[in-house]
Amino acid sequence: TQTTRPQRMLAAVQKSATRGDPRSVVKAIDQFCRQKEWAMNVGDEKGCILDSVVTEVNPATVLELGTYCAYSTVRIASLLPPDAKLITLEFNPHNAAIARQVIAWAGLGDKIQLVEGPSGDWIPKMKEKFGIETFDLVFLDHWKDRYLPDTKLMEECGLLRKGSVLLADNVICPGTPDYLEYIRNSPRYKSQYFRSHLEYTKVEDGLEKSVFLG
Ligand SMILES: O=C(NC/C=C/[C@H]1O[C@@H](Sc2ccncc2)[C@H](O)[C@@H]1O)c1cc([N+](=O)[O-])cc(O)c1O
Ligand SMILES: [Mg+2]
Repeated sequence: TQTTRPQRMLAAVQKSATRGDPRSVVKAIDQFCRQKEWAMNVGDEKGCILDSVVTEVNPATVLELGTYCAYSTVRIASLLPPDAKLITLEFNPHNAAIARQVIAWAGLGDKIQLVEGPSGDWIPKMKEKFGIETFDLVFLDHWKDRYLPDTKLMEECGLLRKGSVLLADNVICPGTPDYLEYIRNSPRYKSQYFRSHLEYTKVEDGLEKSVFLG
């Protein structure tokens, strides 16, 4: 029977990456996507920008919207301080099942909590279910038409504090025009665009970093 791309990506990790070595997992996925099959991971070029923002923020609490195969989940978690917690939301059970195995291979199971279901349902439950007060960093990489509604929902649920950082992937390609318009014109955010390329291609894309001003 035919395998799926996430299954083939996991096989590449299990073949080429060292158990317990998160950066080798990241490298194995990038190699697979460059040499074998394109996939919608944030990738190595935008990944370096992601690394620099994670290092600068040095977050104790991280929310990732859109796990897919956990490439960015592992990339972020590999840079977190010891007691930090990363919660990642994934809608598709098949992707979630693959992501759990990638996270396990990287040895990051105690830093990462993968939650299955739509972000819109889970964001209002973050405090009661996971004891989270506010997020220091949010990485948006799920359905592009959910960036804006979920950002407004996080504001309404009091999950952002003065200084919380939102980092959004794909603001150019595939594009998130309504999110960009809102966040760049809102007096409640200070935004900065990091120009880059769509993963594994020469097409322009970029990350938008926005600091919540309270
Ligand atoms: O479509 C893209 N990403 C959507 C990602 C979606 C991922 O998140 C959930 S959706 C969800 C919904 C609600 N809550 C949690 C997760 C899906 O099951 C998938 O695993 C995308 C597309 C391109 N591209 O070039 O076409 C490039 C990229 O970098 C991209 O991120
Ligand atoms: Mg993306």
